[in-house]
Amino acid sequence: MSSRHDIDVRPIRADEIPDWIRAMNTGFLRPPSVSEAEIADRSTYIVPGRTLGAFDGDRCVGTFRSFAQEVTAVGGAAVRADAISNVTVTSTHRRRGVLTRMMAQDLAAARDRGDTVATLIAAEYPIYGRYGFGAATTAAEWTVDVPRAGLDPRWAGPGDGGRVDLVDGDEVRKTGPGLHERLRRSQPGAIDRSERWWQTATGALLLDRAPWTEPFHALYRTADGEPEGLLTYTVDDRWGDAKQPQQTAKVKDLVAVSPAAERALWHHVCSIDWVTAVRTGWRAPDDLLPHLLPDPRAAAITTQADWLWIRILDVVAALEARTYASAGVLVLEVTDPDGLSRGRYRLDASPEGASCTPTTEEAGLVLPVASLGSLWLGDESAVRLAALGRVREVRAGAALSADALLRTSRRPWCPDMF
Ligand SMILES: CC(=O)SCCNC(=O)CCNC(=O)[C@H](O)C(C)(C)COP(=O)(O)OP(=O)(O)OC[C@H]1O[C@@H](n2cnc3c(N)ncnc32)[C@H](O)[C@@H]1OP(=O)(O)O
Repeated sequence: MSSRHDIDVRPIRADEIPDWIRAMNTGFLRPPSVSEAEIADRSTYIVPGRTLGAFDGDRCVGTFRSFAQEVTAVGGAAVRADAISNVTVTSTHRRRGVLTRMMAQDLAAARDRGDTVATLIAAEYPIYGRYGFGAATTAAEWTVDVPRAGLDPRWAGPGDGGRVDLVDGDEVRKTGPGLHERLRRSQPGAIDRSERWWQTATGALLLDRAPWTEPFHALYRTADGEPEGLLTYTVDDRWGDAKQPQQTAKVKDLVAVSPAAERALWHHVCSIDWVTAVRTGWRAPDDLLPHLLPDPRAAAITTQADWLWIRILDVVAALEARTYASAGVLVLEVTDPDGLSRGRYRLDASPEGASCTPTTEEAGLVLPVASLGSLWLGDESAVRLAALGRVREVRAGAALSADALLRTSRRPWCPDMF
């Protein structure tokens, strides 16, 4: 058996991309074979300097990739993030510290580059807390029992002068990116989407690992013709034994920049003849959908789990990037196993702006950087984390004061997987 010291962790060379993909497929328990099409596709977007491989001799046994991303802070600022993906260690080389070495290299480089946070979506909950990541957003999925929802069967489109039209992939590639940009600028937790995202979502780029089924795209326009929402869904083909339709519509994406668009598009997908169930796809946990139905209990939660994880790399930049609805002072002692963000910081915040500076004042709260990651987008509560032992209150009432400053009225949401 090779020891951990025989394993070389380093950025891959361009000619190592096929071996690296093979190792990644192996780690994700997919057929390991690599097609020319996959090599060509991945070569267009993986950044060799930020794509790490772990090598045992010539064999790639670990994969790790990061790329530049923007994540929206509370208040709408786009924050520089180090997005991490494609993390695997081949089963023959597990638990020898290979992931720990790849993560340490990448986070140190991100900190040196000046990234404010690192982000990822965790395959399993227990993996990333040890590296300073905290679960920062939740994804929820509902299944709507359409006949029970109580919607008017005579619904013939939005009654607000706007309209819903089915459009093709060309139109989606024209209109979708602008709509998504508007959404993500106002949605804490949202991330930027690449042009490739829109190509794969519309079949303009076909990947041999993901068989293509053309979905339906419904576009909402206001009475003035302004696009404000786009819904993409597929429908299965199921009939009951008594010849009754039992089709399920599965929402793949819903981008709405106004409540009117959100209302109209949910109403549209819940009012398609033959469709008796709607699966919403991963939505914000406080999505309006259940309460747009006359009977909200017709929408049952089928998935609810942590989604975007945040690792704060620069406490000052992260806390100054977001806005605050009230005024207050918070002194935080941040502990960090990797030392990247360790320190004591004073946050002076108000609706007019915020400043955060290193300080020697006594801290009100002591917390690991992972807990700060969970609090940063406004979703988690310091009072709850104190009860769980993940935040320590030095000054009585400090957790409550932190909640008054940090929490938000709508919950953060990351619509995308990466
Ligand atoms: C952002 C993404 O890409 S998510 C995808 C993550 N990848 C996967 O889930 C694919 C299948 N799993 C794997 O490839 C590997 O098991 C990995 C990448 C999760 C872990 O790689 P390893 O090299 O085994 O991790 P490493 O040896 O560095 O472990 C470090 C510590 O984390 C712990 N750990 C690692 N993985 C897990 C896990 N899945 N569950 C619980 N603890 C874990 C180890 O026990 C170890 O703990 P210790 O420091 O107390 O001894």
